[in-house]
Amino acid sequence: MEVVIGDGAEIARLAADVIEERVRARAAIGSRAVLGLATGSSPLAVYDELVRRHHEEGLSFAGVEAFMLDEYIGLEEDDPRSYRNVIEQELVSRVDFTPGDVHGLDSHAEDIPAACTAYEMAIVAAGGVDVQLLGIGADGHVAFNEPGSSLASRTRLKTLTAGTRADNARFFDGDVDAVPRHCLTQGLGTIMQARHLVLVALGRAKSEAVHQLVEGPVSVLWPATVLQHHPHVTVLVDEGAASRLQLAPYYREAFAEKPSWQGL
Ligand SMILES: N[C@@H]1[C@@H](O)[C@H](O)[C@@H](COP(=O)(O)O)O[C@@H]1O
Repeated sequence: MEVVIGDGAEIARLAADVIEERVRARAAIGSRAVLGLATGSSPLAVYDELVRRHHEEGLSFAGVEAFMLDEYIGLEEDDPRSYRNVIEQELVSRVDFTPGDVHGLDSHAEDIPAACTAYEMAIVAAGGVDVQLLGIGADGHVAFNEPGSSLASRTRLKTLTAGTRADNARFFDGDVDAVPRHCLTQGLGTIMQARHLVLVALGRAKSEAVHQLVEGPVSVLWPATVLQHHPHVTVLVDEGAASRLQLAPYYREAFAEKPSWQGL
Protein backbone atom coordinates (compact mmCIF):
# COMPACT_ATOMS: atom_id res chain seq x y z
CA MET A 1 0.00 0.00 0.00
CA GLU A 2 1.49 3.31 -1.07
CA VAL A 3 0.32 6.50 0.61
CA VAL A 4 0.76 9.81 -1.20
CA ILE A 5 -0.02 13.05 0.59
CA GLY A 6 -0.64 15.99 -1.71
CA ASP A 7 -3.01 18.78 -2.60
CA GLY A 8 -6.25 18.25 -4.47
CA ALA A 9 -4.79 19.08 -7.88
CA GLU A 10 -1.82 16.76 -7.39
CA ILE A 11 -4.10 13.93 -6.26
CA ALA A 12 -6.33 14.38 -9.30
CA ARG A 13 -3.29 14.35 -11.59
CA LEU A 14 -1.83 11.21 -10.05
CA ALA A 15 -5.10 9.27 -10.18
CA ALA A 16 -5.65 10.40 -13.77
CA ASP A 17 -2.07 9.32 -14.60
CA VAL A 18 -2.80 5.77 -13.43
CA ILE A 19 -5.99 5.61 -15.47
CA GLU A 20 -4.46 7.19 -18.57
CA GLU A 21 -1.44 4.91 -18.47
CA ARG A 22 -3.68 1.82 -18.32
CA VAL A 23 -6.05 3.04 -21.04
CA ARG A 24 -3.20 3.89 -23.42
CA ALA A 25 -1.20 0.73 -22.66
CA ARG A 26 -4.21 -1.48 -23.40
CA ALA A 27 -5.08 0.44 -26.56
CA ALA A 28 -1.48 0.11 -27.77
CA ILE A 29 -1.81 -3.67 -27.82
CA GLY A 30 -5.29 -3.63 -29.35
CA SER A 31 -6.93 -4.53 -26.06
CA ARG A 32 -9.44 -2.63 -23.93
CA ALA A 33 -8.90 -1.28 -20.44
CA VAL A 34 -11.51 -2.01 -17.80
CA LEU A 35 -12.08 0.79 -15.29
CA GLY A 36 -13.95 0.79 -11.99
CA LEU A 37 -15.77 4.08 -11.45
CA ALA A 38 -16.70 5.58 -8.08
CA THR A 39 -19.23 8.24 -7.21
CA GLY A 40 -19.21 10.69 -4.29
CA SER A 41 -17.37 14.00 -4.21
CA SER A 42 -13.83 12.61 -3.83
CA PRO A 43 -13.26 11.51 -7.45
CA LEU A 44 -14.80 14.60 -9.07
CA ALA A 45 -11.49 16.40 -9.67
CA VAL A 46 -10.09 13.18 -11.13
CA TYR A 47 -12.95 13.10 -13.64
CA ASP A 48 -12.41 16.77 -14.48
CA GLU A 49 -8.74 16.03 -15.15
CA LEU A 50 -9.63 13.05 -17.38
CA VAL A 51 -12.08 15.21 -19.31
CA ARG A 52 -9.37 17.86 -19.76
CA ARG A 53 -6.94 15.24 -21.08
CA HIS A 54 -9.64 13.94 -23.40
CA HIS A 55 -10.15 17.37 -24.93
CA GLU A 56 -6.59 18.65 -24.85
CA GLU A 57 -4.35 15.60 -25.05
CA GLY A 58 -6.27 13.07 -27.12
CA LEU A 59 -7.06 10.63 -24.31
CA SER A 60 -9.83 8.46 -25.70
CA PHE A 61 -12.22 6.21 -23.81
CA ALA A 62 -13.62 4.60 -26.96
CA GLY A 63 -13.48 0.88 -26.38
CA VAL A 64 -12.81 1.25 -22.65
CA GLU A 65 -15.24 -0.73 -20.53
CA ALA A 66 -16.29 0.52 -17.09
CA PHE A 67 -18.16 -0.81 -14.09
CA MET A 68 -19.69 1.27 -11.34
CA LEU A 69 -19.38 0.38 -7.68
CA ASP A 70 -22.81 0.90 -6.25
CA GLU A 71 -26.32 2.27 -6.64
CA TYR A 72 -29.21 3.40 -4.46
CA ILE A 73 -32.41 1.41 -4.41
CA GLY A 74 -35.70 3.28 -4.64
CA LEU A 75 -34.84 6.25 -6.85
CA GLU A 76 -36.60 6.75 -10.16
CA GLU A 77 -34.49 5.93 -13.21
CA ASP A 78 -34.31 9.60 -14.19
CA ASP A 79 -33.47 10.82 -10.67
CA PRO A 80 -30.29 12.93 -10.97
CA ARG A 81 -29.08 11.53 -7.63
CA SER A 82 -28.96 7.94 -8.86
CA TYR A 83 -25.32 6.99 -9.26
CA ARG A 84 -25.92 5.94 -12.85
CA ASN A 85 -27.03 9.50 -13.64
CA VAL A 86 -24.29 11.09 -11.52
CA ILE A 87 -21.55 9.23 -13.39
CA GLU A 88 -23.25 10.05 -16.69
CA GLN A 89 -23.14 13.73 -15.81
CA GLU A 90 -19.70 13.86 -14.20
CA LEU A 91 -17.79 11.76 -16.71
CA VAL A 92 -19.52 9.64 -19.34
CA SER A 93 -21.34 12.43 -21.20
CA ARG A 94 -18.13 14.51 -21.24
CA VAL A 95 -15.86 11.97 -22.95
CA ASP A 96 -16.20 9.35 -25.67
CA PHE A 97 -17.10 6.02 -24.09
CA THR A 98 -18.80 3.71 -26.56
CA PRO A 99 -22.52 3.64 -25.63
CA GLY A 100 -23.31 0.57 -23.54
CA ASP A 101 -19.76 0.12 -22.27
CA VAL A 102 -20.33 1.77 -18.89
CA HIS A 103 -22.16 -0.65 -16.65
CA GLY A 104 -24.11 0.13 -13.50
CA LEU A 105 -26.01 -1.96 -11.00
CA ASP A 106 -29.68 -2.36 -11.91
CA SER A 107 -31.59 -1.45 -8.78
CA HIS A 108 -34.88 -1.81 -10.69
CA ALA A 109 -34.29 -5.46 -11.56
CA GLU A 110 -37.14 -7.79 -10.64
CA ASP A 111 -34.71 -10.37 -9.35
CA ILE A 112 -32.05 -8.45 -7.42
CA PRO A 113 -29.86 -11.44 -6.44
CA ALA A 114 -29.82 -12.60 -10.07
CA ALA A 115 -28.89 -9.10 -11.24
CA CYS A 116 -26.04 -9.03 -8.71
CA THR A 117 -24.74 -12.39 -9.92
CA ALA A 118 -25.00 -11.24 -13.54
CA TYR A 119 -23.00 -8.13 -12.65
CA GLU A 120 -20.22 -10.22 -11.11
CA MET A 121 -20.18 -12.40 -14.23
CA ALA A 122 -20.03 -9.36 -16.51
CA ILE A 123 -16.94 -8.09 -14.69
CA VAL A 124 -15.28 -11.48 -15.09
CA ALA A 125 -16.31 -11.68 -18.76
CA ALA A 126 -14.71 -8.26 -19.35
CA GLY A 127 -11.44 -9.66 -18.01
CA GLY A 128 -11.64 -8.07 -14.56
CA VAL A 129 -11.15 -4.46 -13.52
CA ASP A 130 -7.69 -3.00 -14.27
CA VAL A 131 -7.95 0.19 -12.22
CA GLN A 132 -10.60 0.68 -9.56
CA LEU A 133 -11.13 4.22 -8.32
CA LEU A 134 -12.41 4.35 -4.74
CA GLY A 135 -13.52 6.89 -2.17
CA ILE A 136 -13.99 6.14 1.51
CA GLY A 137 -16.81 6.95 3.90
CA ALA A 138 -16.13 8.59 7.27
CA ASP A 139 -17.05 5.24 8.86
CA GLY A 140 -14.54 3.40 6.66
CA HIS A 141 -16.99 2.07 4.08
CA VAL A 142 -15.86 1.53 0.50
CA ALA A 143 -18.52 1.52 -2.19
CA PHE A 144 -21.49 0.89 0.15
CA ASN A 145 -19.88 -1.86 2.22
CA GLU A 146 -20.85 -0.59 5.62
CA PRO A 147 -19.18 -1.62 8.90
CA GLY A 148 -20.02 -5.25 9.56
CA SER A 149 -19.75 -6.22 5.89
CA SER A 150 -18.07 -9.52 5.22
CA LEU A 151 -14.55 -8.91 4.04
CA ALA A 152 -15.21 -11.57 1.37
CA SER A 153 -18.58 -10.15 0.30
CA ARG A 154 -19.80 -10.12 -3.29
CA THR A 155 -22.23 -7.81 -5.08
CA ARG A 156 -25.46 -7.66 -3.08
CA LEU A 157 -28.12 -5.54 -1.41
CA LYS A 158 -27.06 -3.63 1.71
CA THR A 159 -28.82 -1.46 4.27
CA LEU A 160 -27.21 1.94 4.70
CA THR A 161 -26.21 3.06 8.18
CA ALA A 162 -27.81 6.13 9.73
CA GLY A 163 -24.38 7.80 9.57
CA THR A 164 -23.97 7.26 5.84
CA ARG A 165 -27.49 8.46 5.18
CA ALA A 166 -26.79 11.60 7.22
CA ASP A 167 -23.50 12.17 5.33
CA ASN A 168 -25.20 11.74 1.96
CA ALA A 169 -28.20 13.94 2.85
CA ARG A 170 -26.14 16.82 1.36
CA PHE A 171 -27.01 15.37 -2.07
CA PHE A 172 -30.72 15.31 -1.12
CA ASP A 173 -31.18 18.97 -0.09
CA GLY A 174 -30.17 18.06 3.46
CA ASP A 175 -33.23 15.84 3.87
CA VAL A 176 -32.02 12.62 5.48
CA ASP A 177 -35.46 11.03 5.03
CA ALA A 178 -35.09 11.38 1.27
CA VAL A 179 -31.89 9.30 1.28
CA PRO A 180 -32.71 5.70 0.35
CA ARG A 181 -32.29 3.07 3.06
CA HIS A 182 -31.04 0.37 0.72
CA CYS A 183 -28.49 0.06 -2.01
CA LEU A 184 -26.71 -2.41 -4.25
CA THR A 185 -22.97 -2.55 -3.95
CA GLN A 186 -20.03 -4.49 -5.23
CA GLY A 187 -18.72 -6.55 -2.33
CA LEU A 188 -15.34 -6.15 -0.70
CA GLY A 189 -14.32 -9.48 -2.23
CA THR A 190 -15.37 -8.18 -5.64
CA ILE A 191 -13.41 -4.93 -5.26
CA MET A 192 -10.36 -6.86 -4.04
CA GLN A 193 -10.18 -8.63 -7.40
CA ALA A 194 -9.42 -5.44 -9.30
CA ARG A 195 -5.75 -5.30 -10.24
CA HIS A 196 -4.96 -1.80 -8.98
CA LEU A 197 -6.99 0.06 -6.36
CA VAL A 198 -6.68 3.85 -6.26
CA LEU A 199 -8.38 5.37 -3.24
CA VAL A 200 -8.91 9.13 -2.90
CA ALA A 201 -9.73 10.74 0.45
CA LEU A 202 -10.08 14.46 1.05
CA GLY A 203 -10.63 16.46 4.20
CA ARG A 204 -10.31 16.04 7.94
CA ALA A 205 -13.64 14.22 8.22
CA LYS A 206 -11.90 11.25 6.57
CA SER A 207 -8.79 11.31 8.77
CA GLU A 208 -9.82 8.57 11.21
CA ALA A 209 -11.05 6.31 8.38
CA VAL A 210 -7.77 6.86 6.52
CA HIS A 211 -5.72 6.13 9.64
CA GLN A 212 -7.64 2.89 10.15
CA LEU A 213 -7.43 1.96 6.46
CA VAL A 214 -3.65 2.37 6.35
CA GLU A 215 -2.51 1.66 9.90
CA GLY A 216 -5.34 0.00 11.80
CA PRO A 217 -6.05 -3.68 12.41
CA VAL A 218 -8.02 -5.38 9.64
CA SER A 219 -11.59 -5.46 10.88
CA VAL A 220 -15.19 -5.46 9.71
CA LEU A 221 -15.61 -2.38 11.89
CA TRP A 222 -13.54 -0.46 9.31
CA PRO A 223 -14.31 -2.27 6.05
CA ALA A 224 -11.66 -0.42 4.04
CA THR A 225 -8.96 -2.11 6.14
CA VAL A 226 -9.36 -5.21 3.95
CA LEU A 227 -7.38 -3.27 1.34
CA GLN A 228 -4.27 -4.01 3.42
CA HIS A 229 -4.48 -7.51 1.95
CA HIS A 230 -4.39 -6.23 -1.65
CA PRO A 231 -1.01 -6.28 -3.41
CA HIS A 232 -1.43 -2.99 -5.29
CA VAL A 233 -3.17 -0.10 -3.56
CA THR A 234 -2.46 3.61 -3.96
CA VAL A 235 -3.96 5.85 -1.28
CA LEU A 236 -4.07 9.51 -2.35
CA VAL A 237 -4.86 11.89 0.50
CA ASP A 238 -4.78 15.61 1.18
CA GLU A 239 -3.34 17.12 4.37
CA GLY A 240 -6.69 16.99 6.17
CA ALA A 241 -7.33 13.33 5.42
CA ALA A 242 -3.67 12.55 6.30
CA SER A 243 -3.78 14.40 9.61
CA ARG A 244 -4.07 11.28 11.79
CA LEU A 245 -1.55 9.12 9.98
CA GLN A 246 1.12 8.06 12.46
CA LEU A 247 3.73 7.34 9.80
CA ALA A 248 3.06 10.40 7.63
CA PRO A 249 6.73 11.56 7.62
CA TYR A 250 7.77 8.17 6.30
CA TYR A 251 5.11 8.16 3.56
CA ARG A 252 6.22 11.64 2.47
CA GLU A 253 9.88 10.63 2.38
CA ALA A 254 9.20 7.39 0.52
CA PHE A 255 7.24 9.21 -2.18
CA ALA A 256 9.74 12.07 -2.50
CA GLU A 257 12.68 9.66 -2.79
CA LYS A 258 10.98 7.23 -5.12
CA PRO A 259 13.08 6.12 -8.10
CA SER A 260 11.76 7.88 -11.21
CA TRP A 261 11.27 4.58 -13.07
CA GLN A 262 8.86 3.36 -10.44
CA GLY A 263 5.32 4.43 -11.27
CA LEU A 264 2.36 4.33 -8.95
N1 LIG B 1 -21.18 5.08 -1.88
C1 LIG B 1 -20.35 6.23 -1.80
C2 LIG B 1 -18.93 5.81 -1.72
O1 LIG B 1 -18.56 5.15 -2.92
C3 LIG B 1 -18.08 7.02 -1.48
O2 LIG B 1 -16.71 6.68 -1.54
C4 LIG B 1 -18.35 7.59 -0.12
C5 LIG B 1 -17.60 8.86 0.16
O3 LIG B 1 -18.18 9.94 -0.50
P1 LIG B 1 -17.51 11.34 -0.67
O4 LIG B 1 -16.39 11.14 -1.62
O5 LIG B 1 -18.56 12.22 -1.25
O6 LIG B 1 -17.06 11.76 0.67
O7 LIG B 1 -19.71 7.74 0.13
C6 LIG B 1 -20.72 7.21 -0.67
O8 LIG B 1 -21.60 6.73 0.27
